[in-house]
Amino acid sequence: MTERRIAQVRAYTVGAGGGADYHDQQGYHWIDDHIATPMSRYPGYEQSRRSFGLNVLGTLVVQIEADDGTVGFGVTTAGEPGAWIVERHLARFLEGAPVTAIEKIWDQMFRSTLFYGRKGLVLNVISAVDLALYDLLGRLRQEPVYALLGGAVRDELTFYATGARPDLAQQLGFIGGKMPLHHGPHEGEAGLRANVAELAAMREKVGDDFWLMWDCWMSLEREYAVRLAGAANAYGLKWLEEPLIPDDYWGYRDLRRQLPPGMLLTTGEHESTRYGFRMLLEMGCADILQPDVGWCGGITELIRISALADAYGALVVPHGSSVYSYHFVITRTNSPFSEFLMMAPEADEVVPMFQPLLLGEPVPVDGRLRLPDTPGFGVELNPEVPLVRAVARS
Ligand SMILES: C[C@H](O)[C@H](O)[C@@H](O)[C@@H](O)C(=O)O
Ligand SMILES: [Mg+2]
Repeated sequence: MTERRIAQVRAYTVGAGGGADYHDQQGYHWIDDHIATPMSRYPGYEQSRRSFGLNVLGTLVVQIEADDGTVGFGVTTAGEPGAWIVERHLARFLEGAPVTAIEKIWDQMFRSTLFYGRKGLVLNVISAVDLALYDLLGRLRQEPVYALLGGAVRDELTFYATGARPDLAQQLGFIGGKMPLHHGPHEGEAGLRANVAELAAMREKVGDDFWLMWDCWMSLEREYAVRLAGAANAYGLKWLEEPLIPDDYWGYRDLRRQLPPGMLLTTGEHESTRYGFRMLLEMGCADILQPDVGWCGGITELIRISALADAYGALVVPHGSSVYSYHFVITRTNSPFSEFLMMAPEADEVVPMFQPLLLGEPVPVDGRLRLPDTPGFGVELNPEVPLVRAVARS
């Protein structure tokens, strides 16, 4: 193959809601309905995550154009500040470089942003650039990203569903349902009882064998989590997800030892890089790691996180991120199933996660999916969704 070089990098924000910032929904949506969060303790921020700004960033689209005009793209949650970082800082490491210099570009992006990066927004942005590079390489080589990653280890993906209605997810063919936890510690014993009652009612609906999990979205304290898990055990809770804030590695280590036998502890969607995941692994914080490929450092970093986790005997089941996760999960033996985020407001039907931003986004049917072999990640930007190149470059 002729060595292609990167001609131009462009960063766009997206006016419409949804897309990579999937919490940015309008009107009623289960994903914004009294979900326990680290902010729930403050009156006025309890009912809606939008109220404290979960949707302030918006979607960032990074396009990378090769010198033959081929364009790859990646998306993440980073909006205008992310566009600024791409255009004013990271573009210098990309433009003129060979398209195949993915490792070197990643290293330069990471090292050059250490003084204000390491986690969070900057890693979201690095992830989007990395996804765009993989997409571009796949398009140039006319291969799906999963082939670039060494090829599929199984024929199809199987999914659990995240949403408020595991009973409907069961009817749609998913292997399990992960519900948001609705009441935090600030709601006291009554809130704890309400949480357990919801789980009990759902267990009644789905029967004994369907997986039920709770996503606690960083909202608990260890002592409360121990009591909640103890009560939930009677209803066969499979895992407790992200109960504590991401920096409390010590809390995760101790909590894992206090959970009922057989109940799993999962976390990692708000963790970044191999260094963050090394902490989780070395300290024995979780049974399943859940990096988000659009936030943890992209495919390049997820490869490292996954290899490290495998050596520790931990599973990696990436958080959300649709096709960007699927192309990775299908290539790894320690990623046995995938998450599907139910983005229908009532969690009652399967709709593409990144809608309306992407075209061709495949969704599970009967809880399963065979990945198409379309080049790159196999999706296109929807021309009906206006993109804005908000940050000018001289
Ligand atoms: C349902 C959860 O509160 C989040 O909205 C979701 O993004 C996430 O934590 C997940 O694991 O899917
Ligand atoms: Mg989660």
